[in-house]
Amino acid sequence: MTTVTTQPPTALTIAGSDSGGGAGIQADLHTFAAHAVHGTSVVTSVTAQNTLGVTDVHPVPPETVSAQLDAVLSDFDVRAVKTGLLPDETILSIVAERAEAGDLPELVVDPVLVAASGDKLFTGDFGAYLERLSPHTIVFTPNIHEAQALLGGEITGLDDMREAARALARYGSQAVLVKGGHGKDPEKATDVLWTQGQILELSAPRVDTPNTHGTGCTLASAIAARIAHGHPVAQAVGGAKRYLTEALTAAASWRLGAGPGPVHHHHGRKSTVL
Ligand SMILES: Nc1ncnc2c1ncn2[C@@H]1O[C@H](COP(=O)(O)OP(=O)(O)OP(=O)(O)O)[C@@H](O)[C@H]1O
Ligand SMILES: Cc1ncc(CO)c(N)n1
Repeated sequence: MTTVTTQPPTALTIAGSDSGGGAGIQADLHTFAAHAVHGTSVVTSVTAQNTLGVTDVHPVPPETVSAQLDAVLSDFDVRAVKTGLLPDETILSIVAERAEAGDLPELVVDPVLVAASGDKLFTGDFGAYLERLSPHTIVFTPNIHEAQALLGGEITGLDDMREAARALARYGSQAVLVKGGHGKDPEKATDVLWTQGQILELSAPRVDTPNTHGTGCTLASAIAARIAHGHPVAQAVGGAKRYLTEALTAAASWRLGAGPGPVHHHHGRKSTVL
């Protein structure tokens, strides 16, 4: 049987490798594939990690990060870019220079500062994210802890999340999504989106699951994938959140490791082996 397929748009993830396969580059490429997007990748860092935590972080040499960027950007028509783990300020600067040069279209920035396990993943000054990347960003996606680390102060509820989104938007990002996965509401997972001067709340039922590893990477990649398909920001964010809630629900009974495991990125698709 011959299947005729439409050519997929290309997206790029600039992120770290997660040996456990649930977050980072691995989550991003799964998510792009699930959205019928061709995924290209620039590996910034190799982490040794599993569902229990991170045991080693090895930044890729800056010239190898630049060479990967050159290779991808000189050949592919990249429609959207997502950044995840940028291990230090040198690598953040390389990415920021490409953004300043206009080489990174529709840039979704997930500021990966500290792993869920508490391990520090970005060794630089957090302000570099705001000063260097935000002016070139279409959607900036901190979680509550990252927003606190970037702004100072404490975020204890929805009012604080709204205020944080407004404050982060002043650094120039076209939209800011403050993610509420670590919020206290047992019923709902509510994120706050600032876009075009307006605040929107995106709520989904809180899925009862231990498997939340890589939710932030998955959400940001799904946003980038939808933008690569031409969706406007608010629609891309809403669609990405629905995709993630389904991925969390579909993997709730999985026990792939002893700690918080990955989500089911391909929940919408029948496996070719089954
Ligand atoms: N149990 C859950 N049920 C439904 N949605 C969830 C749940 N946990 C997290 N989310 C959603 O997942 C997305 C990522 O949010 P979160 O605040 O966990 O990001 P993160 O901390 O960056 O992720 P990561 O754990 O990958 O570092 C948000 O849309 C959040 O609302
Ligand atoms: C490589 C990598 N990127 C991002 C995160 C955040 O979930 C992680 N744990 N590992």
